[in-house]
Amino acid sequence: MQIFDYEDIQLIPNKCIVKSRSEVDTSVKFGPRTFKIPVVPANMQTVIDEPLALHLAQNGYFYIMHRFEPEKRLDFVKKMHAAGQYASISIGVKQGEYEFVRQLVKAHAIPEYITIDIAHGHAQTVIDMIHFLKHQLPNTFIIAGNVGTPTAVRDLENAGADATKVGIGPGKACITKIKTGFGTGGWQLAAVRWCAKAARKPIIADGGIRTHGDIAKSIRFGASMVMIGSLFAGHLESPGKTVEKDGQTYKEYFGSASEFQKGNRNNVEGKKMLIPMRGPIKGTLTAMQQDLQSAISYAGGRDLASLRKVDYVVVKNSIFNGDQF
Ligand SMILES: NC(=O)C1=CN([C@@H]2O[C@H](COP(=O)(O)OP(=O)(O)OC[C@H]3O[C@@H](n4cnc5c(N)ncnc54)[C@H](OP(=O)(O)O)[C@@H]3O)[C@@H](O)[C@H]2O)C=CC1
Ligand SMILES: Nc1nc2c(ncn2[C@@H]2O[C@H](COP(=O)(O)O)[C@@H](O)[C@H]2O)c(=O)[nH]1
Repeated sequence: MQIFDYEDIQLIPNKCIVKSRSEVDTSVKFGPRTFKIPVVPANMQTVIDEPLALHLAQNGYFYIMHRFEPEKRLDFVKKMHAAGQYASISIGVKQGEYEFVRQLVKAHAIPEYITIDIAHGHAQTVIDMIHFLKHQLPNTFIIAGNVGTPTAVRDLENAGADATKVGIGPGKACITKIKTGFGTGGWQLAAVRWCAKAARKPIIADGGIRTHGDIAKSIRFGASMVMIGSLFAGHLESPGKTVEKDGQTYKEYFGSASEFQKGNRNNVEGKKMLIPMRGPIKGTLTAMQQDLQSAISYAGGRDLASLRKVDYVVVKNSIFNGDQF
C-alpha cells in the first residue's frame, strides 16, 4: 500500500470545460438528502450546537449534532422537525443509549440521520447498536465509526451501517496516536483510500483537514463526505468559549475525549487548544464551496464525480500532518 497524507499530495489538472467556476456543481446526495457541499462540521461540543445545527439545516448543509448533552436530544429532534428540518444526532453504545432509542420510537421522533460516535468503532458494541437501530428505526440513515481499516468498514456495512466514518487519531485535538501508538495520524488520506476501495457504501473522511484543498483530495481518494473540526471551531457562531489573549480573539477547541469534555482524567485521548477567531461561519462555508468549484474546474469537470479520476503525484512525506506537539 502507498502511504501518504494530505500535505504529500498534489492533484494534476485537466483541460477546463467550464467558462466560469460558478457553473460548477458541488452538491452531494448523502442518504435521503442532497447538500450544498460534501462537508460536515465535527460532532464535537466546541464545533456544533443547536442554533448552528438549525442554521446549517436551513441553509442546505449537512450537520451532525454531538451527543454530550444526552438529555437534550429528544427535544432537539422534535424542535428540528417542528421547524421543518431534518434531524441528525449522535449516540454512543452504553446501555442507556438503548433506552434513549426506545424513547425516540415511543415519541415518534425519528431522526433522519443517526451517527454512532465512539473512538474504536470496530467493536461488537457498535455492531450490536447498528442491529438494534436498524430494527427500531429502519428508515433512519445510520453512520457508524470511527474506523481505520477495510475490514472494519466491511464489518460495519455488513451489520447494516449505511455509511462509515474513517479516521482514528488524525484530528487536531487528538492525542490517541501519541498515547496509544495506534491510528491513521500521518497517513489519513491513504487510509481513506484503503477503506474506500473496500467500501460498498459512502464513507466520511474524518479528521486532519487543514486546508480547503484537502476536501478535494478526500473526494479524489474515495470519500463522499468530509468531517472537519478545528477549521470550523473558530467562528462567531462556534460554541467554544471566546478567549482574549495578547490582543487577539480566540475560541476554545477541545477533543471529545479530553478531560475538559469528560470531567475526569480517565482514558484521556484529547487536548484543548485555542483557535484564532475567523469571523462568521458563512464566510468559511462560502469559501469552501468556491474553492471546491475551482478544484472541480482544475479536474476538468463540472461536478464532484470529476475529482474521482484525476491523476496525482506524491510530493513528500511527513508524519505529523503539519501539527506541532
Ligand atoms: N476519531 C478518533 O480518533 C477518536 C475520537 N474520539 C472521540 O471521543 C469521544 C469519546 O469516545 P469514547 O471514549 O469511545 O466514548 P465513550 O466514553 O462513550 O465510550 C464508549 C464505550 O466504548 C468503550 N471504549 C472506548 N474506547 C475503547 C477502546 N479503545 N477499547 C475498548 N472499549 C473502548 C468505553 O468503555 P471504557 O471507557 O470503559 O473503555 C465505552 O463503553 C467520541 O466522540 C469519539 O468520537 C476519541 C478518541 C479517538
Ligand atoms: N483522538 C481524538 N480524536 C478526536 C477527539 N475529539 C474529536 N476527535 C476527532 O477529531 C476530528 C476532528 O479533527 P480535525 O483535524 O478536523 O480537528 C473529529 O471529527 C473526531 O473524529 C479526541 O478527544 N481524541
